[in-house]
Amino acid sequence: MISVEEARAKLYDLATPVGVETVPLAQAAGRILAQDVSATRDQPPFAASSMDGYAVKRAEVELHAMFKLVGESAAGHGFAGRVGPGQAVRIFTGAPVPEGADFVVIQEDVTARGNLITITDDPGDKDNIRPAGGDFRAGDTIGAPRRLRPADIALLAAMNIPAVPVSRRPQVALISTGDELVMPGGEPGPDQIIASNTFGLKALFDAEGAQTRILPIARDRVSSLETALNLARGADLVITIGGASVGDHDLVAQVAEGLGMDRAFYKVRMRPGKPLMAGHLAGASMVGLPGNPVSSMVCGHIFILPMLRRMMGFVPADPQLKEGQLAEPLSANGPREHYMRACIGSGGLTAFPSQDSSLLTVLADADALILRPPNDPPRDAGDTVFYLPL
Ligand SMILES: Nc1nc2c(c(=O)[nH]1)N[C@H]1C(S)=C(S)[C@@H](COP(=O)(O)OP(=O)(O)OC[C@H]3O[C@@H](n4cnc5c(N)ncnc54)[C@H](O)[C@@H]3O)O[C@H]1N2
Ligand code: MOO
Repeated sequence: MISVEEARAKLYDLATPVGVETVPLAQAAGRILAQDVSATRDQPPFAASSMDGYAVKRAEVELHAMFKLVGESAAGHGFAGRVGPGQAVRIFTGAPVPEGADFVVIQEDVTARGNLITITDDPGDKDNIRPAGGDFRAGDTIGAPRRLRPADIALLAAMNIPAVPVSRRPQVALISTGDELVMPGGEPGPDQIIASNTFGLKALFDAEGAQTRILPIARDRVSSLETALNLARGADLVITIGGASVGDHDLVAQVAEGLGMDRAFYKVRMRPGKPLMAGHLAGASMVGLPGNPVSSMVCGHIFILPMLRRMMGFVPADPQLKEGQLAEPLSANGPREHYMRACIGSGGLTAFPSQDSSLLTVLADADALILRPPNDPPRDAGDTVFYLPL
């Protein structure tokens, strides 16, 4: 058995970068920027008014000063002339500040009569002008890799970048294995249960940026598993669920090896998730996850999401652990790294009393996994621990 860290290093070796594709800006939200992109213009491209008012010379601004209106500058339609001494140009928010002016008096501080304006309230010192290039300049860069948030999309649009180089979405094929499984909506026989892991894992991987296909359930027969693994061809990452342990019907390793899988490791010193297996199969990475529902989801967080991040260009890609205080004591940990389902309250972290790896209700209630190192001694309330927010 290897440690979690060793397993993750081996999985990173299997995680081949997926390459780059260009997508229209409107489809780039949530994708991973794959190459640095640079602004092709300044924003704003000219000194712009930040308020509705009158553009004048700052040196002439004082209470009761009068100006003659000589024109108008609106957003999209600037004033072509120059503001001379004693002159003002009517100006609106976002409009170019005309040449000769370096101050905008807001209209609330002005009384206008015909083509004359008088400053009737103290306009203060603020010039109400946004300098050219005050937001960004041509050549300013957004660095890759970066998950594009809505604000990034707006910035890319303002930079006049209509198509964006992003990492291709890793193609993941998910295969549930077991005679006991029926798809949600199916009609389970008396000894059967519903295949839940594939659906939870698809949601987890797709939210990270993958494109996940759920393949038909493979039965506990060599031919059925071979068929499923053949259907997975073309995927970047093939993931099987269940059939990874030591039981007579746990056939995944045997069948995958028969199809030429080159195994990188089997079994990790962790709980849940011990019977994890990984290797290369027909040009793809393959990971065999344990069947217990919580085990497969925890392995998804601890191993598969980091792999996907690596495939999309993120280094480092490890799970981002946080530090927190225990609200309640914990007994000593055994020899395996333990990822305990827990909830975060105002008093700190509380582990759920049952940590059985079949309990999806507990996982659904949890918003953290407390990480216990191997052989961690008993812990008191108030002790600091590492945890992964869920
Ligand atoms: N003698 C031993 N028995 C077991 C060991 C061991 O070391 N020695 N390890 C245990 C651990 S830890 C785990 S985890 C499980 C993992 O076993 P498998 O990966 O072979 O998984 P299965 O036996 O196929 O299934 C386990 C459990 O999960 C249910 N399952 C499977 N797939 C799904 C799915 N897609 N959706 C919902 N539920 C699923 C399955 O029905 C079983 O109840 O082995 C222990 N045993
Ligand atoms: O490792 Mo198993 O995943 O403990 O339930």
